[in-house]
Amino acid sequence: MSRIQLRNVEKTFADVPVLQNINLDIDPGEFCVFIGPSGCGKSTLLRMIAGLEDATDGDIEIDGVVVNDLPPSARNVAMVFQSYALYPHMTVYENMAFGLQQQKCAKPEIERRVQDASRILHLDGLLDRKPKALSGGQRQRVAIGRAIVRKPKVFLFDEPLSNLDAALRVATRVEIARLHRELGSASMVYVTHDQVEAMTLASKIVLLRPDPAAHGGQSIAQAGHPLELYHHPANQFVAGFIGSPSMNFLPAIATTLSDHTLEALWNGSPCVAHVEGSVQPGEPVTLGIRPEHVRVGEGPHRAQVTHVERLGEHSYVYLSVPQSSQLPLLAKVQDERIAIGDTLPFTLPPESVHVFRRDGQALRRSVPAGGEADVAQRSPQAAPEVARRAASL
Ligand SMILES: Nc1ncnc2c1ncn2[C@@H]1O[C@H](COP(=O)(O)OP(=O)(O)OP(=O)(O)O)[C@@H](O)[C@H]1O
Repeated sequence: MSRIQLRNVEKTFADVPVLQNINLDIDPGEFCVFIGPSGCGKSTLLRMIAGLEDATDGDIEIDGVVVNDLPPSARNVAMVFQSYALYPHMTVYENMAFGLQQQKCAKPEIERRVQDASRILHLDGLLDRKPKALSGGQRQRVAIGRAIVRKPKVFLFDEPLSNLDAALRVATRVEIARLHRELGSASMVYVTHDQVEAMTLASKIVLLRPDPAAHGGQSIAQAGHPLELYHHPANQFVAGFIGSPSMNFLPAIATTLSDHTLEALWNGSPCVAHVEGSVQPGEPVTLGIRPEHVRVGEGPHRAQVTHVERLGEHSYVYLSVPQSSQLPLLAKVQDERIAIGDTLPFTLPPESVHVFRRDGQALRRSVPAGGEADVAQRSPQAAPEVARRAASL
């Protein structure tokens, strides 16, 4: 079991700040996923934990030991790359055994560990094949196998599924979740672009974003359980990033805030949200509502349908509000009869409305017990060069 702690970690490349003020605890056995917009430093952060990049400042600790100056091979971590990084001239068995041979592990022990890993990853029948005779998913399982045999304290995954097609991604995602359960004690840190991967695999999501206070670098927008970020985004950036399609944002003016209830005027119509905090009457705020929470078919607001996307199981309807220059409101509906040109009533349920102040910070939602915002609280808790480096991990 390993605890990873990042203390005031910073990274600059040739004087260009990439990451700043990174403070993070990854608990033993945790599945921690880094997400964020392209170029925000997810891979750089992972590579610093691996020891493949130096931190410009701050401390990286594994189990209480500062590892900044330790080489990758001394950190007891194993990394799985997007590119698989397998040796093409070696068999599956040899690829998995290579790192252990380098460590001068005894032959029977190597045999036992490779057999164990291949059983876990369903690679038993493929041990004599070369990588070119494997599918993308099988190659990635070999790359994971090479990590498992080393029995590391920490697994680091850098977008391991992004070279796979959609069906294989889903299957391999389920395999990785199973692996995490089976390996129980190992901590996993995982970089992805894919929100579904992040939401389904993570016990903790770390969302990175450009930070105006960090002079061009990125910092952590929010770290927490996936459902905490979904139900209680700390700010408008997190609210807009987590959830697909994105949350609708509606400019409004606060009128009153008392007894955990904010009233605001949006487009001249009163709206209510259950939130706590301080907002002055007359203050501009942004209301947020997810497409899946807009209730179409009843309510005080009316809008015209300008576009419909039918996905079979549900549809997305674009609602244009009269006399409003705002973007259409997106609503997720089950009703297949809704058509372009229809005028529909709709409600923004107070327990589902988020409120953001002008600086983007969210007011804490105060949903009655059993409301949807309470769910989070109830939840527990290659190139040969790359191959060479991967083998040393
Ligand atoms: N070796 C390097 N030298 C200079 N700049 C670098 C180097 N490696 C990364 N960068 C820059 O650091 C920033 C963060 O890169 P990084 O690959 O960590 O982002 P990312 O969030 O993983 O991106 P993506 O989602 O597109 O894979 C980018 O602007 C990138 O161009």
